[in-house]
Amino acid sequence: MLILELFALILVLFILKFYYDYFTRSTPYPGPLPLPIIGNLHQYYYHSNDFLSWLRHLSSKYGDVFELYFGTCKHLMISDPKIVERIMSPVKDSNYFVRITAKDGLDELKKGKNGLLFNVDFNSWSYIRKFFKVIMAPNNLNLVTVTDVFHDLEKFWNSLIDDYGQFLNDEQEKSIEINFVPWSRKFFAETIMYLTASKKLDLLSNHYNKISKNLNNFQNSKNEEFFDRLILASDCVQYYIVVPPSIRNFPFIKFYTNYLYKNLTWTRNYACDLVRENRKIIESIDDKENLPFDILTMLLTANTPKDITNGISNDNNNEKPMTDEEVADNMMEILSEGIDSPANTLSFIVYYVGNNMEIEQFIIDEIKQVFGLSSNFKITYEDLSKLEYIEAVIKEALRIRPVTATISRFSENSDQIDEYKIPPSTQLAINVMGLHMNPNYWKNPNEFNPSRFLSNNNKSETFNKNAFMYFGGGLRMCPGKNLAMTQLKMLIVLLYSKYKFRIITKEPSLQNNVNTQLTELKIKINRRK
Ligand code: HEM
Repeated sequence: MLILELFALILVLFILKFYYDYFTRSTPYPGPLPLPIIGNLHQYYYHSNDFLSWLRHLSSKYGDVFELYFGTCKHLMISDPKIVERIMSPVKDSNYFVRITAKDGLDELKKGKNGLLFNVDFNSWSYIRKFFKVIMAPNNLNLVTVTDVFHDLEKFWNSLIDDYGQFLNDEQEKSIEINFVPWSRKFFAETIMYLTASKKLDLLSNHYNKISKNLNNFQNSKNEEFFDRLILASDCVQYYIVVPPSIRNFPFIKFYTNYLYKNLTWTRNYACDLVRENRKIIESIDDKENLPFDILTMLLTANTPKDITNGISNDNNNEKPMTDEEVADNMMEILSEGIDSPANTLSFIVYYVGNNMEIEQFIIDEIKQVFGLSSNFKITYEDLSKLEYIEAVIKEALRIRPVTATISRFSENSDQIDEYKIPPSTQLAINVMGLHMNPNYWKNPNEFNPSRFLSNNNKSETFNKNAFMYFGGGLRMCPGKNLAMTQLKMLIVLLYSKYKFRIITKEPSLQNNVNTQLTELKIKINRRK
């Protein structure tokens, strides 16, 4: 009994202390009242676990700057372009360089000084960014890879149409129903793996064998498993960031923690095997001119006599080559970032364009105007730069369905931005959804209207660039932007010049509703004459 009373007393004191700290906090901003330990997360569940609509609701209730507690961690949610401009200012000594400081979790996963996404160390981060600069330069991107992978896709789709397609009503061409999402993911996985490690994975042919019931040829390969596990590996990092060690290691929860951690170790081992394989290939080639020009070879040869990076230097004066584990972690990050964001964006483009015949016709007209009537054209960079309407379609898809609902930054020191005071050591989250869907910055924000991005068009609008965060901004803006835009433009041209799409899915379903990751998009495809 006494123990119970003692426990109740400690609980009451804990709650009193929590609310005392809360009500006497410096620089308070509006926001929903948090509960001890779980913060505002319970309200997310009341909002049917729909993060995007929850954010929209909170923005309209509390305005452009409000507080939200994810567990015990307070986030300042920002959707005022003035503040966004300061946070995203691309200066070297930016107060907002760090994205997230979940030190314990990131250190445990050895992420805090590795890769880009969660790197908190400016020097090692800027060293890795230099590799991206080289590999993403337009003349270093291999457009042939994208067309080659597309030709595989075309082969499998045509074979599905020929073997399993049906004539509909009075149509002259057979059509077939597919779920576009896995095709899109496998397409980008195959392309990014080729650009990263000059390696073919046969993910498209495997998927074809699986759905065409050609099960003799279907093998659940290790490559396939790697890409499935890669999604879980990203979830593991997010989990270590959000969930404090005391909860992660709590008896029952520890099972789940171990499950995620083991998965991360599996993907790391797969990536390390690939790294060792490539190290051997590099050792066997004497002349560095004959080495493959891909990201993995660059990472492996930097600071060695076979350097193909033209001497990318590390500002730490640490001229050592990277270890296998470092190279593997960098590679895993590129692979996971290079798949889901472009794959989801493409799926949303197909969805929105498929629901608006006028937009589809504008796309077809632009393809004909730039490439002519033949369907066997070669795509060049110069052609891609002429695709103004298609570029506007991609931008509009990313405005209405950004790949991330929030973008994180951490303020090292305090700051004053007009009337807003930003306290030191504060976790900030740019509310991308709040910016992209705000009627103060966009005309009819719920409408999918690519024309708003066209210059010299009576429907175009002048928009505040800080209200449009499609690839983020500032120092940490997405380094894959050029690759992603190039791939997406090429794919839109290739897909719409060869196929017609009819959308079956009424409203695309989203995974977890935390980000805009699609799970299913059913469509009917048939060849375009
Ligand atoms: C449609 C495609 C893509 C979209 C919309 C997208 C969007 C974004 C966004 C919003 C960020 C956060 C930027 C910030 O914090 O300011 C980001 C970061 C990042 N993206 Fe992308 N991305 C795409 C494709 C890619 C690709 C293809 C790659 C790699 C090949 C890539 C690699 C990365 C990396 C490494 C970061 C972290 C950068 C850093 O912290 O310095 N992304 N991306």
